Amino acid sequence: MLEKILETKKMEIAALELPEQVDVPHHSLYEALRSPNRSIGLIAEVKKASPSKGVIKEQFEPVAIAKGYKEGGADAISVLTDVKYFQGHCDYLTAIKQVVSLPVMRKDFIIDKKQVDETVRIGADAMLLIVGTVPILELKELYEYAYSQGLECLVEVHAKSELEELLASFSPKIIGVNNRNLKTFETSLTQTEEMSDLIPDGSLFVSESGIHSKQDLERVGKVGAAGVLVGESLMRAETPVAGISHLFGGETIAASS
Ligand SMILES: O=P(O)(O)OC[C@@H](O)[C@@H](O)c1c[nH]c2ccccc12
Repeated sequence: MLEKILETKKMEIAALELPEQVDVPHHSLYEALRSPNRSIGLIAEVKKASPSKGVIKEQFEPVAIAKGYKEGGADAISVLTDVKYFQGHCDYLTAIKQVVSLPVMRKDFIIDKKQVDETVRIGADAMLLIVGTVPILELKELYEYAYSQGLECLVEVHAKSELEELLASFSPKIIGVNNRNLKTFETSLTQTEEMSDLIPDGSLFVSESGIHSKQDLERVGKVGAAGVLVGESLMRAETPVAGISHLFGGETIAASS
């Protein structure tokens, strides 16, 4: 699956025309995760569909969902911008940035500098980089280029071997462990548990995918996760506010921003 997605990306990049720069206020993902509203930071994802689940939300209104996430006390928002496999769009991210004052991360398959430029122009605060999509030295270059342009990165790994390869090259400020096995699409929080010891003290640690309940939050929090990235379970809730409230088992917000 990943190979197929990357093939599509390469074609898209070849045809990519950079949009106009949008002017929006910026917010730091790193700082938001360092002082979360509740016991653990929440990056709430705006996600219509995925290759493994098909369409998750038929009536999909990205801006309304993001506003609901803010109202529910999310610390940051992730927006899928891949069109073909996740039914996302860069325009969704820009529209959200224009009205919701939270850090917003672009969730896509970023493998080329041109896409970093695009990410800056659409107004994102942060973007995802995935270990294994490009050689590690290229990933490091994309990371450094992004930070030089004022964009933060969440660097994602799927396996211990990838984390070791990453850390041998550089230590990102924010590291994400994806609990989803890319071959079987199954999620298991033992991924987060087994890799937590390897995360350097200076990096913020985010557990991604397959998180549905307060018990899940406690499990990953116990091994040092500063934040979680949650999509499907929030998208399937009656409303974004109800989804977040269920996820945190009714835990109230300590400080509102
Ligand atoms: O819907 P979930 O299981 O809560 O997962 C969210 C997020 O982690 C997932 O969408 C994701 C993690 N890494 C990715 C890379 C590309 C596309 C999507 C993803």
